[in-house]
Amino acid sequence: MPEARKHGWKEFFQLIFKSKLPWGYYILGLIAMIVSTTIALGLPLVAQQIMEGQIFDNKLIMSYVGWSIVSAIIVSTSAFFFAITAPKTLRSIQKTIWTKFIKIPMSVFIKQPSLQLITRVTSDGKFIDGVISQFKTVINSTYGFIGSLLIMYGMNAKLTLALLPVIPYMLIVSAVVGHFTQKTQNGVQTKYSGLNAYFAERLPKIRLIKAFGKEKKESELGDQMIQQQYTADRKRAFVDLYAEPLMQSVHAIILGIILIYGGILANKGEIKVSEVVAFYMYIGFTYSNVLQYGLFWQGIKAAKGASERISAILDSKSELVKREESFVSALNQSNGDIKLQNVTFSYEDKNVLKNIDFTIPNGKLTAIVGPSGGGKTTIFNLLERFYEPNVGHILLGDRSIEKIHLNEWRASFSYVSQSSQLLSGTIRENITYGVDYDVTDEEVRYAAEMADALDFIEEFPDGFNTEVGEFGSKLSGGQRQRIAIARAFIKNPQYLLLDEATSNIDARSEHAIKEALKKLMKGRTTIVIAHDINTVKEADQIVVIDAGKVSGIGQHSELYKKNSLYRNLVEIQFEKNQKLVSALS
Ligand SMILES: Nc1ncnc2c1ncn2[C@@H]1O[C@H](COP(=O)(O)OP(=O)(O)OP(=O)(O)O)[C@@H](O)[C@H]1O
Repeated sequence: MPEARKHGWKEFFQLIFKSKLPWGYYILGLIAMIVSTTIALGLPLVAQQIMEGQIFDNKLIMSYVGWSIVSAIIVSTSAFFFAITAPKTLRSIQKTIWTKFIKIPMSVFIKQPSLQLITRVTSDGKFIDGVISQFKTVINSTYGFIGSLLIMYGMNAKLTLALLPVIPYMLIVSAVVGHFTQKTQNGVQTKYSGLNAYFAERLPKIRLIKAFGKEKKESELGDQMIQQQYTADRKRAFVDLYAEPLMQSVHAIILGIILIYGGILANKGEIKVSEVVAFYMYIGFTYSNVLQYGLFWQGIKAAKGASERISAILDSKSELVKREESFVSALNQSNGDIKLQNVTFSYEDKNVLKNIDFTIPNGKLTAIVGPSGGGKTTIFNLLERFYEPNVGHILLGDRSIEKIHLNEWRASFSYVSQSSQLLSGTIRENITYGVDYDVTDEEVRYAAEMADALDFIEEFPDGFNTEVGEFGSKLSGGQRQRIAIARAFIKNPQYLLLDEATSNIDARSEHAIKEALKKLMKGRTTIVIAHDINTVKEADQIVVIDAGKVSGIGQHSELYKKNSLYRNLVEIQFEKNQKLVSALS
């Protein structure tokens, strides 16, 4: 993902315009707010007349009560519009970010930890929403404040001018409070995110912690992080503690000036007492909002940072799904073979594959073998087009696969491994995940039966409606793999990618899975990262990958004779696995 850049306001406004905010509601709310403030600006004048002895003037009192009620109704109307605006704004920003996330290529995605990406949608989205929401308060407060000053100036210029020096003091207090509030709030936010990330990583790995007896160590680490969060929270609370008297000092100064200087002017007959009271009402009505300006400014700065981070995501390239050719037409014009032609690939700056050249024959079984870290899974990643080669091409017939519709291409592949991913939801939802037609119950049942999953599914009281838990955690490794095989049966792909590692599975399950996979492989082009000597022996072609290069291609007997690395693998790795499985069964 591109780094968040410091471009000033451009990203902030771009994001607001891209996000299709509910401007209609926002403007209606703002108009209602301004109208109610206008009415409120008139009320101290009516109150003043009442204080001037017109206490029994029913018309005046009715007018005061009436306008107060009208103002309250308009305030509620404005609150209603804003109550709709705020969640709609957040929804719109979050949808914009999420829609983009889904389209970002893997190569860009893997550069940031997923927790940071989550923050983009959740907290960063909220920053923008918060500022848009505060913006209306600032417009309204500024209007109310200037309106009050003008009315007060009309009533008594001297007293108004005497109050003016308080304004810079108010703004300084506002800036100081805003600065420290935001600073400590950022501290709280950082510690909170750290704590969140710590728990999110550690809790799903509780098994590992217990297995290594690390409960005490982890408990201490967690305690330290909780302590840091407490310290940050305490600092934040102390800022409030000091901010309150500072804000009160503004009030005290204003009150002092109005009472003392207003009193002097009243004694001289230059102002009526009722006007002094009206002054106090005006200032009381606006000063507290003006004190929030500093906080608002800090909020804007935070939102600007958030919008720069969000824009870095929105500006990154999306995967181009539609390409020149459909998969079916490309397949029809080829013999179905996939050819890796001089493929070189690196993850960022780590060179992983170097000048890879081999063909995956249609309808045949190709086994990929080689030492750990050699690049076998990376070849799968390139075949599924999660990444593109830096040099060279992957071809279907004579067409570069980059020219083929991306989703159609991926739909023609199924990947099955022991760590096949399941999502929370029911078994049925997981089996049918990835097909975009209405699958019948019979089809789901048939797929489960072919995957040798029907028996265990039917043993669950809820059968196909059983919840699999987070990432399928309520199922065993073997059960998860069989669900993934059933999913592949439903998808009915042209090409099958298998990762055969079966380390955690008992011999009976392994046998069942092998049988299910055999059925799935029948008549399909299969590429398997092989860990079983039998698979390797049965393969039509074996590709030996060593440190990102093709070290040999052929069938078992010829490779065994010619390729020392392959011979070593067979003798050390495959046969050891075989003995282990036999011993366990
Ligand atoms: N997302 C990634 N970012 C950076 N480097 C990666 C990434 N994925 C894999 N690698 C590196 O690429 C190299 C090849 O990894 P790959 O997973 O393809 O190997 P492999 O042959 O499948 O290994 P194994 O048999 O252990 O699964 C490794 O050195 C690995 O560290």
